[in-house]
Amino acid sequence: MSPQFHSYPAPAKLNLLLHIVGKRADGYHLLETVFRFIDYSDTVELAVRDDGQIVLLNPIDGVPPEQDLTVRAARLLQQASGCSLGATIRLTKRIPMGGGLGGGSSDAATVLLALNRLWQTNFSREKLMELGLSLGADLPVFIFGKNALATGIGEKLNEIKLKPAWYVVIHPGVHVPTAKIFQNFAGRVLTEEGTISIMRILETTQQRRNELQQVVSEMYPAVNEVLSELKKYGSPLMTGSGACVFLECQSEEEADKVYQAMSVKYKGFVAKGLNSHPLLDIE
Ligand SMILES: C[C@](O)(CO)[C@H](O)COP(=O)(O)OP(=O)(O)OC[C@H]1O[C@@H](n2ccc(N)nc2=O)[C@H](O)[C@@H]1O
Ligand SMILES: Nc1ncnc2c1ncn2[C@@H]1O[C@H](COP(=O)(O)OP(=O)(O)OP(=O)(O)O)[C@@H](O)[C@H]1O
Repeated sequence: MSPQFHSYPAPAKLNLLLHIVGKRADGYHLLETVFRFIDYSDTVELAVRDDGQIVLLNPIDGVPPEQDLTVRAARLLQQASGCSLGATIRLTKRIPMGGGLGGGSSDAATVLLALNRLWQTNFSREKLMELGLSLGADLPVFIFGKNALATGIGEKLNEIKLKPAWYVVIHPGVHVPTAKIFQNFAGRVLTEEGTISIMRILETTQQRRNELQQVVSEMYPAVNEVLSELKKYGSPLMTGSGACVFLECQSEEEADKVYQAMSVKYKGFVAKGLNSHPLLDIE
């Protein structure tokens, strides 16, 4: 009998702003950032196996299956729960890798949420977030499931309500490794703004900053070029540690228009800002 696959979305995120507010003894940077989910997603299909194996049917070019975040997430849940079941994973990638859109983290979070149900391991969301954090700083928010103001290394999360918006997202065609950017960050460490001040900054796009943008722009001129092009239409920002750059628009029509002009030269997409993660209600 062929295995029964269940299909789950793994949406991308944008960092609507990103401030560096400190550094931990282990080298990780303390941040203040606003995460927003967008309706642009990978798809993760999962089938339960009785033999305990974790099998990725279609490994990503250049990523050995053992290092794929979906496989690592499944194994982590298996180890933490003592579950004897396994899983077959089929991954459909759409979110560009190394784009600052959190694709790998989102895939892994979806695996944790979905297998927790399929295997009936019944861990709480908080426990899954804790497990997820050991795989990457970007993972917890995808399990938290709500747009959030994040502090710590990105794991201390508070829900934040955001206005409807559409985003033109452009990929400058370079792959930016997160670790390299943090290593080269030499900017001034800022003081946390706090929720009220962040809400005020979010009112318009002009005051938002990504403190990693300067170092990425210097190391990857292609990112700087896209930022300059998008500045013709408003106040663009880089997401996460790059490479993608986005422009927030108030209507889909406006976003489509900007994207049409940009797409003559660049690859990208238009996405709607979500109010929450599509798996927020998974039990
Ligand atoms: C830049 C963001 O995308 C913003 O959302 C995230 O902070 C990055 O999260 P991520 O891709 O899950 O990153 P991780 O896989 O945890 O870390 C990759 C590397 O980036 C550096 N890193 C990451 C996150 C952080 N808050 N401080 C850091 O200094 C560390 O050197 C780490 O070894
Ligand atoms: N399932 C996966 N999808 C994407 N990348 C993966 C996956 N598993 C492992 N990786 C590795 O993780 C790296 C970062 O991928 P990812 O798409 O999460 O980066 P990103 O968009 O810059 O994320 P972030 O915003 O979290 O820094 C890839 O270059 C790849 O080597």
